[in-house]
Amino acid sequence: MLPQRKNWKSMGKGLVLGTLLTSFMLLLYSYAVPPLQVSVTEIPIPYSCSSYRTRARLSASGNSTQGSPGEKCLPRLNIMFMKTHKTASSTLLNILFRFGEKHRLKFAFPNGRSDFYYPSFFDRNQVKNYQPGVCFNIICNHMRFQYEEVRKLLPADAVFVTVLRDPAYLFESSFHYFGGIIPLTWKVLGDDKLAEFLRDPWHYYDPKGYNAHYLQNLLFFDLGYDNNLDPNSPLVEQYIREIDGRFHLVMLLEYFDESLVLLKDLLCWELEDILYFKLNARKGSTVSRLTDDLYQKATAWNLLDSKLYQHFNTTFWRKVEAYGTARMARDVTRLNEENEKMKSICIDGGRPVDANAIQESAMQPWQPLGEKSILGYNLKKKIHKKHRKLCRKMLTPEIQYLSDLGVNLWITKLWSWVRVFLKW
Ligand SMILES: Nc1ncnc2c1ncn2[C@@H]1O[C@H](COP(=O)(O)OS(=O)(=O)O)[C@@H](OP(=O)(O)O)[C@H]1O
Repeated sequence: MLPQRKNWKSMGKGLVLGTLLTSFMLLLYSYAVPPLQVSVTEIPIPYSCSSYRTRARLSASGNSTQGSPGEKCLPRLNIMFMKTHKTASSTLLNILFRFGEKHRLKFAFPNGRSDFYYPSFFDRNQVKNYQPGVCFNIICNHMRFQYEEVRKLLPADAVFVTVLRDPAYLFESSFHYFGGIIPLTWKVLGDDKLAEFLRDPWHYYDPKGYNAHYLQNLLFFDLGYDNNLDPNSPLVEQYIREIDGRFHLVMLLEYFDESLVLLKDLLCWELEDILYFKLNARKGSTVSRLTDDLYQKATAWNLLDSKLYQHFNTTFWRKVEAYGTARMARDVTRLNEENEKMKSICIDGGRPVDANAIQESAMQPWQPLGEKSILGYNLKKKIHKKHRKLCRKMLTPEIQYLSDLGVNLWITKLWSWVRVFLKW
């Protein structure tokens, strides 16, 4: 090769590497530094920017909104969805995105990435185009909850909802999904890292470790509390009561369909609004089986979350009772039937597939670091015109859907590019 061509080639390589390095440093910087705090004078809670007014009939305890039988209610359009981790929250997000689009609602989105600078606390200045007094209808991206900040962003009649999961299974899911970004787990040895960690968690765990919150009481952490609190502290009960007072509905992954029926009732939605396909599921081979012993250990290790879950399991079934057990069973069956219909209309092969078998990049779900364990879908080749759009939306993963909604995701995209480059 001519020496001049060689020079050009190595200069090119240097340029690419330099750009990569600079971008990577920028990325690290943006993750490390909290966003600029714009000092704003205190503002009143904004008015609703809904296209039409909703009736404020929601009681603080979040009981059914449907009023007396036969009475027609109007859909609630102002919603705070606290997106907890590994709780089927991406499936719920897809439902909210579709509802927001249908009613042309205004989402409070993050800027540059898909979350609100998690694990930092939420601050309303993190919202794209936030100005004091500007109205938003829905906020639903991952955040560490900070009630006062969210409260100042949404109209007074906003409905607050979230979702929980049995903490033992949530821990198993989080341990797998976030393992690559939790250095504390890298030194866990053996074929069954989860079992080894649970054998003696304090041997591996350090509350000050980077991303340690993914390893213990993640729900408590996401909801804005100290996940390392002493489980016997009276504060635990106080915080649980606080959550109960703030959220109108706390859904449970284990009773997902029942949760959606309650959500539909609370928000006065249509059945079509809660249709869904399960998103962000893992392939079976990567799910660690929780024996009775491991289940007990994982529950004890996540005792704050276990107390939280127990409390909201009780309130959940009270809500189901108030809704009517037979009515609930009927509605869940209908929802199942409609979901099955949509499956046969939209999904190629009728089931999720391994990431390698997904044909369209627009359908590729985000994967954990160093793994391709999250399943996705292929759209059917031939879908009737009247279903085509809905099918695509129902199957679109979170990141791509955010892009479709116009969210600027440069940090997320840069990160994904670095991962492709490093084959990570
Ligand atoms: N509809 C429905 N019913 C039951 N379970 C469901 C549903 N949708 C998603 N999932 C399970 O939820 C887990 C993913 O949760 P998230 O979407 O919240 O994850 S993330 O935090 O946004 O990454 C993930 O759990 P694991 O597979 O155990 O990791 C999904 O399988």
